[in-house]
Amino acid sequence: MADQDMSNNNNDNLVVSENPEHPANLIPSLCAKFWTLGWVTGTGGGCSIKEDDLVYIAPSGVQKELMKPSDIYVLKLSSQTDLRNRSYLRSPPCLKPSQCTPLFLAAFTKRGASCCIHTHSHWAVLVTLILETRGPGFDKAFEINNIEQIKGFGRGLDKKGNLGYHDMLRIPVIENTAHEEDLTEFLEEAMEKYPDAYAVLVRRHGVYVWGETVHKAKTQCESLDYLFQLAVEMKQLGIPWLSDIEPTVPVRKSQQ
Ligand SMILES: CSCCC(=O)C(=O)COP(=O)(O)O
Ligand SMILES: [Zn+2]
Repeated sequence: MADQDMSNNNNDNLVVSENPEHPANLIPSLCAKFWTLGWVTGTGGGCSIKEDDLVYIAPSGVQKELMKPSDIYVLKLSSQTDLRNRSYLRSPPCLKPSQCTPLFLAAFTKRGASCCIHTHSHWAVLVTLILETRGPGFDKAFEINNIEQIKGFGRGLDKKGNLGYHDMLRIPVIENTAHEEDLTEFLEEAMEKYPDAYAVLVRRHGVYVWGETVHKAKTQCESLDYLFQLAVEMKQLGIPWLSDIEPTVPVRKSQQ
């Protein structure tokens, strides 16, 4: 009971705020926008936000674009003794927490993220299918360079600034599993192997994208979806999306 507000033992106050930036308001409003992009249709995909020590999570199997603040779960990160057996400060009645919860928590605990977005975007799925045709050894990461939108990504955990035009953006790909939760160990492995990546693709499923702030998670997710679409359309046009263009003039830091 130490963590609970005694006036309401379900801590409903944690999801009531007039502030549109409050995570309990922001998760439904972001998901409503993501639905219009085809990122969270048919109940798939979602979004979670960490503010200080509190993590706000959507329910499982609901129409994500129709969620209300009162549908949101809240857990206190520092009170969890076992992240696989989580206890919630607030649980909405008759719902279950998102199956993506352990994956969102991995972004918060292993990457210091404050927001993690999971989409089932067609472009993300198509990129993993195109990579699959390249066969074992060549299908484990999406790589793209020399496209302006790459500048939308941070350089990585604890690194200052964003990628430059000539940098390579690398997004690891993990194989899908029958149950979303079982992806967690593979997502964590990919995070270790690609410490600077802000996203992990899941073959034939979608993508997880995170950021140090909600703004960064959202803009990185948008930049990535743009690049996935571009890569698929380049492939359709017979243009390789990896360019071996070398800078024709020396590149100064300020030009990148
Ligand atoms: C048709 S969605 C299947 C589950 C899934 O991949 C997903 O992202 C949604 O999980 P949730 O538990 O948040 O509904
Ligand atoms: Zn999913």
